[in-house]
Amino acid sequence: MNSVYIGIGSNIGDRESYIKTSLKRIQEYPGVDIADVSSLYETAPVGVTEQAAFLNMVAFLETEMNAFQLLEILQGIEQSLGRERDIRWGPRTIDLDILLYNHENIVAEGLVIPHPRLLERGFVIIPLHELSPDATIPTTNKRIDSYLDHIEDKEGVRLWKKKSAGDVFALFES
Ligand SMILES: Nc1ncnc2c1ncn2[C@@H]1O[C@H](COP(=O)(O)OP(=O)(O)OP(=O)(O)O)[C@@H](O)[C@H]1O
Ligand SMILES: Nc1nc2c(c(=O)[nH]1)N=C(CO)CN2
Repeated sequence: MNSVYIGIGSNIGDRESYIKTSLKRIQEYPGVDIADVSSLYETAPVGVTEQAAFLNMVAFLETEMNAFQLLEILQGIEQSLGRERDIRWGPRTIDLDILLYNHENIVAEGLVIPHPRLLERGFVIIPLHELSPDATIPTTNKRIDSYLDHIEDKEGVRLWKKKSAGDVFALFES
């Protein structure tokens, strides 16, 4: 079984509903289990700053899929939720990125893991640290908490909905 962290983001329409639906679609796949999720955070846009605020979270998956199969599934779910790829770093109904896959380094056409911009993004590091403070980054062998002090967009990341006890989807019930 493989341990995977994915980053989820949305800044168009009913952001929470897009995120919930994407998690449901992931869970529906045989061979993929959502084992845990972070809280939801509202985050100021990074990169292209003239766009609406995002909701971001991180989910921990256990899966039999290899990283390429998983990417294909995630891209299919992005498309099914109306994701259009026109502006890099621009607005999107749903963005699903593979952050970490086991402790592997993968550099291939169309897939780089750890995600290349993971370490500089507060909207990723903060929820990832909440979910797994002991995680280490394979490329540097450093713990995730050592990156917390160095992120520039920290002020732009605020708790939106705290993770609740109970199952993954309990977060969306309140
Ligand atoms: N770890 C990864 N997870 C998801 N996609 C990846 C990864 N590594 C490379 N990619 C590739 O990145 C391409 C662009 O992805 P996407 O459109 O989501 O980029 P973006 O969200 O605009 O920017 P960013 O990559 O900075 O988050 C995808 O087609 C995919 O093949
Ligand atoms: N706050 C925030 N900013 C972003 C995000 C995101 O998910 N959250 N995703 C981007 C493209 O990957 C670009 N900028």
